[in-house]
Amino acid sequence: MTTTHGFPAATILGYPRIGPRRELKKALEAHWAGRLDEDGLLFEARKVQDRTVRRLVQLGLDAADSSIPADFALYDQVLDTTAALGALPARFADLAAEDGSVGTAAYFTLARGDGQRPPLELTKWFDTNYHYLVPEIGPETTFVAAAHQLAGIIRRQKDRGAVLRPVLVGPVTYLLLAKAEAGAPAGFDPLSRIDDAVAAYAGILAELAEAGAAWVQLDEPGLVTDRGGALAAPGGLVERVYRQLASVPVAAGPQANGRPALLVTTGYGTAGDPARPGQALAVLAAAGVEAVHADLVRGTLPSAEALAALGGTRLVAGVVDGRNVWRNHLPASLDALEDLQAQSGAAVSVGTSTSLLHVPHDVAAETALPAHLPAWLAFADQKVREVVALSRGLAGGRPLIAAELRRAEAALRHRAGFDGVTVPAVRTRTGALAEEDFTRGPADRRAGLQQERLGLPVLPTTTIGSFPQTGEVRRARAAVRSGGISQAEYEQFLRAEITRVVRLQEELGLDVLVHGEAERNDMVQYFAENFDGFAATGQGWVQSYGSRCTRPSILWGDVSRPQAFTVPWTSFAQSLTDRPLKGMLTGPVTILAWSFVRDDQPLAETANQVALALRDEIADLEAAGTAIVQVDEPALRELLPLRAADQPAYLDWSVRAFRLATAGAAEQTQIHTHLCYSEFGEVIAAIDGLDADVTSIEAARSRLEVVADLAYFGFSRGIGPGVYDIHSPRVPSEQEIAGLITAALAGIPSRQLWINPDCGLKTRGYAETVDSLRHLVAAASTVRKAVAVSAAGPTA
Ligand code: MET
Ligand SMILES: [Zn+2]
Repeated sequence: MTTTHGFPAATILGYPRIGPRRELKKALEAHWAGRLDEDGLLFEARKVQDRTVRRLVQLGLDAADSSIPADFALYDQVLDTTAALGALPARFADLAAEDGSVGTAAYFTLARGDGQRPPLELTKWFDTNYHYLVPEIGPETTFVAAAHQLAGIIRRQKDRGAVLRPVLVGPVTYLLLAKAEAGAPAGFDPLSRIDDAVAAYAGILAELAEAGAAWVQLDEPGLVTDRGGALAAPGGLVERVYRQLASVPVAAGPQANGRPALLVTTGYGTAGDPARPGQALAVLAAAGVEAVHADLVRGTLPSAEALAALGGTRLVAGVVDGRNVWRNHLPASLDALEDLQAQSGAAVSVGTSTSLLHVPHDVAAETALPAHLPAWLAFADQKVREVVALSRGLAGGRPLIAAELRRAEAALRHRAGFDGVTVPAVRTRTGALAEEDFTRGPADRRAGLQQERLGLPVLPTTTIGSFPQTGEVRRARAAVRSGGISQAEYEQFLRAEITRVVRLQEELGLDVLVHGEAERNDMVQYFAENFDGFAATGQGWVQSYGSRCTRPSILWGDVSRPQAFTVPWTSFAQSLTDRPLKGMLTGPVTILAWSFVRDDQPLAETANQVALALRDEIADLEAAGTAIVQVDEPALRELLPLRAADQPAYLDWSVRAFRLATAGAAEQTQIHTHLCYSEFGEVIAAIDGLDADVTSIEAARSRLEVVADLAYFGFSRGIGPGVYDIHSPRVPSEQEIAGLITAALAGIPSRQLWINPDCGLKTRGYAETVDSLRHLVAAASTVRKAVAVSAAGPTA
């Protein structure tokens, strides 16, 4: 069926790397802890790889036709590309071997630092909750062709009878995702190094061909952003780059001279100009690329004109969602595929919209989901089956997959008609929302009333919510889950923990206290467990970065809150102290961002439902006497659409959802919010639009750069730029914190300024936390005195 470089009819862009039982995570952590040597780690990693290949073959992909991607990053796929290019920042230059390549130990040093040198920075990958390691590129960065690890994998698999398709981040996206290396001249743009990078990629392609790869996948999701999209216009940089890479002839056969055939993928949106869908694909085709991929879930269907322009280039149609867990509507997908094939005349293959990295392994591993749910879901393994079925249907006609089509149709029909999916009482409430449900009284009047009630000093001190989650806390939670201790014993334990945390904060002299969040395993899952409409998985882990995984809940139905659940803990904590204590909630946008969310209605409707559930909880907190409620929205920026044109609509519904959650609060109730990212400037107007009385943000690591943005914007309500970096065990001194507070006062009037850490203290140990908070309180009190003196005017 395939010529020398025929592309398989079914493929996926990538598969979860961490292993169905998190085998790779465990091996990595054992290696870093010194319990497993490098050979042991690589042995375990190969076991995961072999298992993946076996599993994908079982699920219907062919081991010998390049349909299985080799995307087995030990830590991160962008770091893999950095390693293959040997593109090390100067501070790590000594890590390169003689030929410029990067070995395993060096690879982890880049990812994790070595005590002396900070690691590469972690940043979110497009609009997902996956984090990649940011390349640092300067005018002097060397680019070599050193994909030895990847070539080794291809060779080894080939010996085992499998021809895999190696995956790299493509050159344009790689440089778009990079930042200028420290010390580069002002305005230096990593993309200016494209020619050197492309020369190295050409070498890598040759190395991979020699190792036996017939196809290579170059991921270019950068083309779905505004900046990358512009580069994909006809005659632009993308065309030039790929013309150059494609100018080497494809190797005539295994191990012959030449390059592998090229598949360029464009997940996470529409590549190129969104007003000309498919044009970027035609540009790649014209440049000589053998196969192009389009994300048909988030992206727009290519126009007929663009399809016609593909000529003989293979189109991989990403119709199966790589980012969500819902079963595909196979009949509708097949319709779309048949249309594409008819219009393009080119050969169409079936694929996923993105790598399956973002979803768990296998629905079949779930034993405790509500009975109705499994049939509606598709995790990675089910998605592979969907891709395979669609490709058979496309090639052989519908009758060939009649049973699959029927089952998909039936499952979706069952889902659409299922009781909890549409709950009339919830719909009536969201349907009746009026403008006043989103608005509170004027902020300055609120501030006056709140100050009267709370009587806080200037520069009030507080924390963000969680206190260190000790082994004891985690053990108690595990014990109640497994039945080792009773619910009553567990609650007793939590009350003791809360008492300890409240006493500690009083002793430290903090002004606004918290209960410490010991009852929460995770700030989203805890809410999912207490709301109707959500389900938790048992094995649904997805990689967040490196060995870190999260287990998102599944939001499948209309959301409501059956009963108050944070109130007992908050009121118990408040009963222990005369100081004000904040109720702690997670905001609607963050709950959506960190869950798998139903795809059958606009996010805005789902967000409003979650907001109303939170609003009910706030009302109950108020009724129980709570004077301050914090609603965390750390993910507000994460969901920000990649295209500027799509951002206003998102910011509108997300901000409105937060306001809906909080606007029921009395004017005397102080609403706080917390956001932890430092690139604040971009969304500052939206954060202002949240209309919270007090906003805490991450700032310590960037040495309070945000203060200038705030001052420039004229932010007028309470604001707490973090003065203690909780991402590191380092204890900041009192002087250092006082310095940061003074710096903040240069841009923020003292009556608005709050003193707090960057984020929650959950991941920290007690020793460093107590010392740091002691310094924070002391620094606040010192600066407070200076402020009081200057407010009193010059003394004689
Ligand atoms: C990621 S933001 C975390 C906020 C939460 N209240 C905490 O302190 O842990
Ligand atoms: Zn935070």
